Amino acid sequence: MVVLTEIMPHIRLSDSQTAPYALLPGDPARLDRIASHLTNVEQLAYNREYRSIKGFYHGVPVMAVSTGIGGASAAIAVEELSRIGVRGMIRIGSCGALKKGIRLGDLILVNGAVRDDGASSSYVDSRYPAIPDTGLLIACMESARALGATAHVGIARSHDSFYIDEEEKICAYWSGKGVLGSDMETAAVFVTGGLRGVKTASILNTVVEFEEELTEQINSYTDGESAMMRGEQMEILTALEAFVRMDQSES
Ligand SMILES: O=P(O)(O)O[C@H]1O[C@H](CO)[C@@H](O)[C@H]1O
Ligand SMILES: O=c1cc[nH]c(=O)[nH]1
Repeated sequence: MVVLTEIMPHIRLSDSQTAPYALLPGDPARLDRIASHLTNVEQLAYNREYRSIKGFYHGVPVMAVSTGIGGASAAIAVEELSRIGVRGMIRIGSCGALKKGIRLGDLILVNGAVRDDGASSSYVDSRYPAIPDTGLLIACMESARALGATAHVGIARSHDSFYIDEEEKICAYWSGKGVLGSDMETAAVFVTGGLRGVKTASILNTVVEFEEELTEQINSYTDGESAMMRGEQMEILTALEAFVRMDQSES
């Protein structure tokens, strides 16, 4: 008997292609850098913003699926991946810092997100918290420490646009409340993951510093490009090592 498995409409994957863990970058191009850390890499699908690969990291099967820009497409990815059996998902994204002293390439391990996006609001009342799975966050913290990454643990703000008239004022407001950085997908990933029983975490690589003094900016930008690339490598490795820890703790 031939068993037909359902292909998800956006990610174009079925449960025959799945893995228990998935990295969720926004940018499809980031998959090539992820692939260099995996063995037996298979290209799976590429539909719209959703590009996917599968491979192994220290024997643990892992997928990477890009989610594009914004909470709406990230929520679709979490939904469809959970339907094909993915149990742990870590967003590996880029962010702008909202706190002085967070440098290019520093990581933010997000322990909660301000829900300034539309996607998470369409799911559930805004009093529902956008938080990661505690165990997976701890695994990310332990992995970052073991790798020697510069990592800050704290709150991110997820938004829907860079280009609104009040952008600067809004960033200053949330900076004043102790928020560390801004991205566009973390809140949607946390809320949909929480509602669907998926363990999620989010690791953000700083690509824009916050209101640094000019001399500090000049010093950091001389080495800016390579610092950001190192940050991206570090977030990928931190997430992969966290999945190994999750796999060990569950077996
Ligand atoms: O680098 P990624 O993961 O795409 O993340 C950030 O970059 C994009 C904006 O430039 C948004 O998706 C934002 O969240
Ligand atoms: O400043 C930034 C950089 C990346 N992503 C954001 O959401 N903001």
